[in-house]
Amino acid sequence: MTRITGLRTLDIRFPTSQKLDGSDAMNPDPDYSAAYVVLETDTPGLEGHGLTFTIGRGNEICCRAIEALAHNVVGLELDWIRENPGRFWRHVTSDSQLRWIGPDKGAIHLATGAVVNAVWDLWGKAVGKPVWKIVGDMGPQEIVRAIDFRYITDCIGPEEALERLQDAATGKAERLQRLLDGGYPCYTTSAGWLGYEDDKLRRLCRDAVDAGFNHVKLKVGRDLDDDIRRLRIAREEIGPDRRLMIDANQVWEVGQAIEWVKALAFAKPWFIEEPTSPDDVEGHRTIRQAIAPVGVATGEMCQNRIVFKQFLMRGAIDVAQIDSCRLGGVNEILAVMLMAAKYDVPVCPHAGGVGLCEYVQHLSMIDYLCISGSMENRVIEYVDHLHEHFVDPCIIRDAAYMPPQAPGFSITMKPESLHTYRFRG
Ligand SMILES: C[C@H](O)[C@@H](O)CC(=O)C(=O)O
Ligand SMILES: [Mg+2]
Repeated sequence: MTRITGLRTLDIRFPTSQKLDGSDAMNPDPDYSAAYVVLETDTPGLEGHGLTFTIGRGNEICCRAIEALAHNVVGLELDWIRENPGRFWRHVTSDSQLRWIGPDKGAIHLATGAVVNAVWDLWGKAVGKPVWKIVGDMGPQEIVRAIDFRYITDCIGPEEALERLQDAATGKAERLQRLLDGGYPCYTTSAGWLGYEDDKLRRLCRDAVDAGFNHVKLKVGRDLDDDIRRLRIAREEIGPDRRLMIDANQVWEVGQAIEWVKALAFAKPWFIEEPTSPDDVEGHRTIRQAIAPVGVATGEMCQNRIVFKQFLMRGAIDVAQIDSCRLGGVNEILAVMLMAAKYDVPVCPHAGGVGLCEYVQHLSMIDYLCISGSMENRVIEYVDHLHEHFVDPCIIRDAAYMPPQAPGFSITMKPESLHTYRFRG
């Protein structure tokens, strides 16, 4: 029997802004950072690790928020969590005083993502399985038990979820084999950061093609002439048939988004990502109607299942981009993936950050095995930064994430990296 006995946080920051890695129209100088949490246990050598992603300043706020959640997890037995993971999630998110500084949003929810995912990491390490396989091996009823349906029963409740999961269970063994053989397809954003010079953009697009990528994403939204030139370069390099996606990171008003995307339509983007405020469901819907056949994607800053519910039920998006720790960890993500499957909206997780590639590979594999049962129009984001700091980094082969084999959530950082990049003020 394992009990969680302690929680500690580390403020980890990488100076990615020095080379403008990760830069976009809204975030010109991100320092990829992790509010990192370690759950200690009474089982020798067993710890759960997790993180929530930020881009620098404010990381310390997430560390304090994680610490504020400590009393909700320290003392819990892992068996109690495993018996009813949805009850555990409700317990962590229902502290009445902390809830006041959410609920389900902001720093306290980012902290929830870190803590909940650290518990899943602990669970994986305790039973010797990667997280995707823990859920992949669950039956429909067990998956339903992992979800808190609070505030989404008007979209999907436990009974309908069970029926959908039972239907989706057909063919799981074949899908598992396909996953093990060929992995899960991904796209790259590494070429397209806004701060990169044209020569670098061209070289990295060429590298992406050579590496087998069929999807490339570019940042847009600072200057229209620059965007037109950059998209031309990208199209020259990737050719007419590979998919090109564009991401504005929320810089536009609704009307401006429509005009700007129409001016870029010559490059035939698959979708525009985050054209406007991440909370603006109606705005996304208006944009989507105006710019078709270019699609609309969002989600990396969609703060909870309730907002996702509205994007999906209102027909405001073509692609749902879940974020592993913007949402409150695996449990809430299961709820969002179920709703997306109901509305036949593909889930293409966000991974532009540190540790996000490591996390989200598990989530798409769960989606494929247990929920949507499909890889059609689904690709996971990949960015080629900072993987060397992880004990079990993601492995990309022929532009696909290969299923992680090590127990846990692939999120444990090397002790030397934690030491070197610890923020010291
Ligand atoms: C600041 C981050 O790098 C952001 O640009 C990531 C992002 O929007 C994405 O990966 O998509
Ligand atoms: Mg984005």
